Amino acid sequence: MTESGSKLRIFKILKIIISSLLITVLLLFTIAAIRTLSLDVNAGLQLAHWEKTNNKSLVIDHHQREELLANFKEAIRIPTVSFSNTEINTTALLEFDRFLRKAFPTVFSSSLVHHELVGNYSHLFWVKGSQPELVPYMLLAHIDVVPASESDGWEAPPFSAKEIDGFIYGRGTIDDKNSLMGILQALEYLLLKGYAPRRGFYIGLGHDEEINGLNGAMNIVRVLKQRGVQLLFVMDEGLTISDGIIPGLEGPAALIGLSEKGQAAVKLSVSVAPGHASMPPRETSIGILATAVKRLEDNPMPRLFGYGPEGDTFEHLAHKFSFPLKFIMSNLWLFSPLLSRILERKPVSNAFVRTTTAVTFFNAGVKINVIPSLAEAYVNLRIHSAQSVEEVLDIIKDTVGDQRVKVELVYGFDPLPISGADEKAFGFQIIKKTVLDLFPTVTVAPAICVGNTDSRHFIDLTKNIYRFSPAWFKPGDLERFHGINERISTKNYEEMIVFYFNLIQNCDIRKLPEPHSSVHEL
Ligand SMILES: CCCCCCCC/C=C\CCCCCCCC(=O)N[C@@H](Cc1ccc(O)cc1)C(=O)O
Ligand SMILES: [Zn+2]
Ligand SMILES: [Zn+2]
Repeated sequence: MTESGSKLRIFKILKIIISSLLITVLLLFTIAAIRTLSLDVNAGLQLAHWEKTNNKSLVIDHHQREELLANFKEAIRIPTVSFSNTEINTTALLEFDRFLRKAFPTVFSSSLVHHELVGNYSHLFWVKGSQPELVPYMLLAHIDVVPASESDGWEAPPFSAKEIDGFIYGRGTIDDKNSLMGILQALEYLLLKGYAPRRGFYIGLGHDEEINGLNGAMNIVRVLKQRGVQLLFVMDEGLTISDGIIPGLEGPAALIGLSEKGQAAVKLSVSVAPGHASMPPRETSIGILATAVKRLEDNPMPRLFGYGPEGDTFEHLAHKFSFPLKFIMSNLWLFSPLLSRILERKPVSNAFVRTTTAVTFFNAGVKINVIPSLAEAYVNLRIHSAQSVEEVLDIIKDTVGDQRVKVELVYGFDPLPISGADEKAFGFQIIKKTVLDLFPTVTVAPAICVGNTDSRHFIDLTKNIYRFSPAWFKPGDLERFHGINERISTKNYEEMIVFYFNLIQNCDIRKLPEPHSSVHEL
């Protein structure tokens, strides 16, 4: 073949390759565009087709408003702090017990309600249903709060429940006395209105959630197991209604946690011979450990976006983003790697992308002129749904890559199972309907809860655990969670009561309506 003939041949091959590439790209974008326009994750059950069970309605009058706010403020003023794994405020927990009995006299005296103390300070209520064949469900909340100190910069003392511009300030106003008081206040009003549920339900109030729930939630589970109880679903604290928190999302979104990340506490330690600071070795225990910690911070865990429930979250929210995010989120099959890189830029969304690594303790040194023999650090890992404690531990050992650094697992548990969110998932659909009835402009989406809750102890009692409370989180509110100036608006607290009031009645339906695949209503 002549030189010009072979050039022509190469040119023809290149032309075929380029046009095939162009056709492939065009095809991919056509598929992506069709999916953007047609993705309908909100197809489901029509609100209008639900069996009507919410016969009682709650319109809060002036007197009730005064009373419910006074109750809530009194709850906030009782400092039920869990200080550490071994230090809880038992005096405050006993006071809280007395307070509940005074604030909710009908709940504590109704023949429909059986109440008992569990683990000395936790509360278990059983509200009897008129139709015992209907499987019961359970609402959870916790009594304890994390410590708070006014000197950190609170606008009002953290246990004052002071009202400023329509907000009640105080530790527990969003974590988690709002849910606790909201549930009991709703039940008090329902019972006062003569309501008797068809479907029985439990209410569990743990007293030590902030220190892992070992004596509260775990004992409640033990009691229920002994009684052979199985639950239709469990609803606990967790995700909320986010408004203006997810960048680019138009309007508020109620995220319902279908699962929660796993957790591990890992201890890193370095031991060397102690010595005189005037003749230091080239590397000290502190230096070796600091390098290990730096390696962990410089090498985040792998991106796993799309391998857990977080992919579904963005598919559900896609239609509320504008172009190009709408296009990207509707086509995670193509754009997951790109979206991961966008999300990982901010701590709040990075938590959805991977297992996170937080160094929370670093201890070493005894005296200014002594080379310390021991340096230790603790790392708190929040494990993505697609990983396990074991896998994460192996990655840590590889990343540290230094035999002198001892890596030990202090405690750990794998990510929690993923509850259903389809049209047959009773708990999910009940929560969704209750949200949409009360807040019609909200988009409801399944999600993963990045923190842990008492509900994780309930996995042997049900496959369906949802982490959600109808608290509204606006920009700046995430920082209030375990932070300073924790607060809730009086309006939102009232909405929470109405939400639980309606949810309890919605649970009385015998079964969910038949799905109607092309309807957008629910
Ligand atoms: C794409 C961006 C979406 C942004 C939306 C984010 C909304 C986030 C809303 C709420 C935050 C989630 C908080 C979940 C509840 C966590 C409760 C909690 O703090 N639990 C403790 C439990 C614990 C664990 C270990 C211990 O030794 C003690 C307590 C926790 O640390 O997880
Ligand atoms: Zn909490
Ligand atoms: Zn908390």
